[in-house]
Amino acid sequence: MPELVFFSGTMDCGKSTLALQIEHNRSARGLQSLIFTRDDRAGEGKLSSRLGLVTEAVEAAGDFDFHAHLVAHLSAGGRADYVIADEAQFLSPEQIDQLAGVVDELGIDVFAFGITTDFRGKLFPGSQRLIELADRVETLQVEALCWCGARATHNARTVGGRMVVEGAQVVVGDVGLSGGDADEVGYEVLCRRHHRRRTTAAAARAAALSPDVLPVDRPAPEPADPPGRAAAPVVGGPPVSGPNAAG
Ligand SMILES: Nc1ncnc2c1ncn2[C@@H]1O[C@H](COP(=O)(O)OP(=O)(O)O)[C@@H](O)[C@H]1O
Ligand SMILES: Cc1cn([C@H]2C[C@H](O)[C@@H](COP(=O)(O)O)O2)c(=O)[nH]c1=O
Repeated sequence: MPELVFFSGTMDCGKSTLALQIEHNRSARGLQSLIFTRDDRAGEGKLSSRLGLVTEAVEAAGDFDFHAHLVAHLSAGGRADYVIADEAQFLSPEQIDQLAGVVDELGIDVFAFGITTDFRGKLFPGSQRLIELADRVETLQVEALCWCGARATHNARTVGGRMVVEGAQVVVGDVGLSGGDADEVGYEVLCRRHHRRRTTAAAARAAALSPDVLPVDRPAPEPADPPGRAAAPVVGGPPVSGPNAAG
């Protein structure tokens, strides 16, 4: 049975890399794809991975109709064994419905890749529709990590290095920017705790260096603490010792 599959995760967790790997493995066995993307960082009509791989793709703008495109392609004698749609969070709910129609009416597998939530932790409309319609939602196995070592589950936006919670939902950008420029928009993946507290790596570092502020993450003392044993401060800025370190 053909399927609509939504591969989701935070920014920088390997979604585009997986899309390229799926494409590579299937084309090696003679299967033919149609590849779509929208607003990739590498530019129009590109599907790019931070590992350096990039492939040509059809740019699916706001008025693009996936179902009509596939019907026209097949009617003209073209072949499509499966469809890849990257940056699927940017698609409209109507376009996700069209992708479901490609699966159900044309019998073609559709693999969509995207982040679920925006910088405020709110669902993108396209991702919401994918969660509603997909046969399967797959969370990527390579975890992106918060600076504290916990699994990153949220995407933070920074402007001039500071986390913001106001602004347009769509601003194309990347993780790992310096934040030196006051207007520079960047992104950072965080665990929920640090997203809620707006504690980016830079904020944690600044808090750890400042003698004037209390640690923002000091846990409540455990009742079983022996007298005289202070709770360990956990704000030390990145990096920390391991993936299970408390944040
Ligand atoms: N220099 C590197 N060496 C090894 N792996 C890297 C390197 N740079 C990026 N990666 C891997 O690529 C992943 C990002 O892949 P990408 O497909 O661009 O992510 P996404 O599409 O989810 O934003 C990172 O999580 C990391 O695992
Ligand atoms: C959180 C968030 C992200 N974006 C943009 C930033 C990037 O251009 C893409 C995500 O790409 P990736 O391959 O998954 O890294 O989405 C945005 O526009 N708005 C947001 O809130």
